[in-house]
Amino acid sequence: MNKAHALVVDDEADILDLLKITLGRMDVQATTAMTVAEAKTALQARRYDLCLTDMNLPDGSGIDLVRFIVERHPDLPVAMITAHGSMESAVAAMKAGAFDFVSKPVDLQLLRRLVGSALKLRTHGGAAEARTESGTRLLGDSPKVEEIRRLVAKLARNQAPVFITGESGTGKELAARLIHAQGPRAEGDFVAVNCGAIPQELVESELFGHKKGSFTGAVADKEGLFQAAEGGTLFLDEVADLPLPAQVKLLRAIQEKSVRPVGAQQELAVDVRIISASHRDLNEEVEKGRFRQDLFYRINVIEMRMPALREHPQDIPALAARIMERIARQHADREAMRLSEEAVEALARHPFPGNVRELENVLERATALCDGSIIGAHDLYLPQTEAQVAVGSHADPEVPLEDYLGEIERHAILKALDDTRWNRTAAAKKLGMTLRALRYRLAKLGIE
Ligand SMILES: Nc1ncnc2c1ncn2[C@@H]1O[C@H](COP(=O)(O)OP(=O)(O)OP(=O)(O)O)[C@@H](O)[C@H]1O
Repeated sequence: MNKAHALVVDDEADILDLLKITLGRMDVQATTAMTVAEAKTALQARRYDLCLTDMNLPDGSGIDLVRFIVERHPDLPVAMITAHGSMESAVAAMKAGAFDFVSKPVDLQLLRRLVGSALKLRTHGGAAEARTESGTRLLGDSPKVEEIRRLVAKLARNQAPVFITGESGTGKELAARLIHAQGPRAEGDFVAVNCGAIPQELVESELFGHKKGSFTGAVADKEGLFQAAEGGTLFLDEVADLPLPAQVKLLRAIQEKSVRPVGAQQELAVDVRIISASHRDLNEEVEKGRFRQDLFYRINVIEMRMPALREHPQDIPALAARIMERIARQHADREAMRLSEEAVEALARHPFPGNVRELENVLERATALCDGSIIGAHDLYLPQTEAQVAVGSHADPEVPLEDYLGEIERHAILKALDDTRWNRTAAAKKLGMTLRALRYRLAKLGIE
């Protein structure tokens, strides 16, 4: 590959020299410009692999230059050099399309990493469709999924914090994994943490690590998840569940790109991309005082909304087919099963409040319970809505009352199990019966 070439834009000659020398040490050649106009002329003259621009230039703002580059040279990664502590301009630059920022005085280690990430984009440019480490792709051909696919490819090319919203089971974590896998951080780790699952008193130590003896039970130094994600991506799932004190520390970590382990004197620089997600409305959490507005502003630089499955029902048949293929691969010892036409139609009509995860659960359950090799609509045990049950088989005088009641019971039980992710104790509680009674009914209805 040819030697990389950067365009560096700053109105201070000293800074230009420093950046030129640093880039030179990284084997990157640099062309310099001191104004927006000079930068535009330089951009016409040749191709660059990276642009670094200051925020305040004599004839305009660095943001204008970012917009110009995004429009005219969309493949050129551009990073903003911001004044110290000016997170607002960093956020504004990333919203305008900058792939990252570095604040003054420029920390050379951070600059090296930033340049390294930008140059890796050269090798990742135009990569084939993203797959996670385990080979999962984003499935679906509907315009909604196509849009997500485009956004994933775009976000993979920059370092801005992304906040993913969407109902449970819509693929928020999958999208985060794809952004990681398709970008220059793919060689680093993707570390996922469910913020709601960490006991409140351990959140800081989990995220930032701790020193031996910093609290009872800290018997050795422990690395935090930030350090574990060094060079990669940290996925903060259910970020709305972070307690307020941890939110303050997270804010600092994002702002300063460094963390301080519990009980440590020194801060450690960390190079981690943050992707967060929540099924809750964070605006509402901010209004209610449960989530810090300043943190929301920083993690939500780019927002991505995963559509509910009922918004793109046309993808259900293809998704179902791929999930069936995956199940068949997992049970290679068994005869492959397929869905009947009626089953596919029933799936396409179902509203799927639990989204793609519910579709996976329905198909896994049907494969486990169905005796033959063709799964019929009745083998899916799709939980009916109350309205459907009310006007359902009851209207048919040929159906014995006991069977009719059995069907209602089956639907109620399967729905409670689905709602509780098959946690029987929780399902029994939801149904207002004892666990023993639930077990008895499961056996009677042949669900187990
Ligand atoms: N478009 C899609 N193509 C393929 N698989 C998908 C798609 N959307 C979701 N899935 C699958 O659905 C399951 C649920 O997805 P995921 O865990 O990413 O959802 P989530 O929104 O993070 O859920 P939660 O909010 O409950 O954590 C996963 O197995 C994922 O691979």
